[in-house]
Amino acid sequence: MAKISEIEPLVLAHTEKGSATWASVMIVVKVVTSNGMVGYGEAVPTLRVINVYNTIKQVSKGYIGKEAEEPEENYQEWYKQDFYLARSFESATATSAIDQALWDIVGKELGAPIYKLLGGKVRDKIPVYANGWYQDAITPEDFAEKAKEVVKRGYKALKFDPFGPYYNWIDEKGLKEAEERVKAVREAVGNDVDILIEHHGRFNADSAILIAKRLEKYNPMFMEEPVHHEDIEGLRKYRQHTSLNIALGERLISLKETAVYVSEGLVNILQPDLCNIGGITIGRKVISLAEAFDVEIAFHNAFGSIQNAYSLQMSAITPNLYLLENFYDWFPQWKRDIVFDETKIENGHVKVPDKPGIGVSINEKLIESLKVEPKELEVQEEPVWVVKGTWKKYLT
Ligand SMILES: O=C(O)[C@H](O)[C@@H](O)[C@H](O)[C@H](O)CO
Ligand SMILES: [Mg+2]
Repeated sequence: MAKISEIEPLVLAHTEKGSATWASVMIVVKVVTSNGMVGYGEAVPTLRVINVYNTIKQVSKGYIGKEAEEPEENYQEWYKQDFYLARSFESATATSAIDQALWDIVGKELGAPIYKLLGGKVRDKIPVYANGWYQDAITPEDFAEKAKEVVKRGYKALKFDPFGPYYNWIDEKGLKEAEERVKAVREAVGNDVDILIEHHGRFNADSAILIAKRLEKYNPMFMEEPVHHEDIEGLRKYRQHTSLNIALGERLISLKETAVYVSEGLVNILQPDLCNIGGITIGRKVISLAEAFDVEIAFHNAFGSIQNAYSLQMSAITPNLYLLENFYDWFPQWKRDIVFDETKIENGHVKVPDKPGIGVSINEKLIESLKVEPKELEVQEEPVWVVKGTWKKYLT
């Protein structure tokens, strides 16, 4: 048995940015045990870099001195202590990152990748879909041209947000612009590629329903976060008036919260994020919850290469996997180098990495060299979650 002796939050940044503001930094958690084992996890930055950094320090107080090989017991104990864990994004992501690092340590101790600890893989290669590919795309032609490149690389599915600056309400002009972009992509990729429509949880139900009716002829595989995250009534209304698949889950931070959407039939493709949902400990339960209700899984995987490595481990054990989200081909190089570029995408798939624990080796030297003091991210008119440049036209 090894005790958790140290937990260090690390904020990493580089001049080469990601495709969205909030993906321009990575928050990594390093856990060290009394017998010198080291594990890594990743937390979600968004606009809360300082808060998350500080919360990791607070949550650490509940983990230091505990057995590293008991992530389940530690999670349960921390859940009790934190009191607001299921209400605090910061706590949820801090706890998730620490939990991941513990599973990494257990795997390293036993000499097995996480997928082996959880019953073994059900596939050797993880099919992925592309996101982040449409930087600076504004016109339908821009989208079509970039979509063709994605398909050429071997992807069988791609996701994008065609709604520009529209927020809450969408008018005829907005519907027309979105339709033209989606039509252009459908024509560019043909009928054998899945088109996934991202709404970024920003419409009221009536507008989202109008969008669904307008876009359904292009046969999108799913409509992601069509209404605001907390608008469950709106989602019910959307469900009643549309017949397209709903994808959501990136902002869910507990098992029981997830159960509400799954058991009510409000989601077809569940997108848990292993960096907020409660790490591997809760992630594995969410997979089973979804499986019981015939809901597919497509882990949300929009931040860094450590998140990506855990998402690959968990996708390997998920019988009900649709596809794993992937930004890897559009990552800045430094993010790829953190895992020695070991999770390359070939023909729309990633081979399941099988080193002990997280599955990949971590470039500790690079992590040290990218370390910065946590600081606030600038708030700009272009929302923090967009793929950069897609709002340009509307800003000038
Ligand atoms: O599903 C997703 O991946 C998320 O909604 C976001 O993380 C954004 O798409 C991303 O930030 C854009 O760059
Ligand atoms: Mg999303």
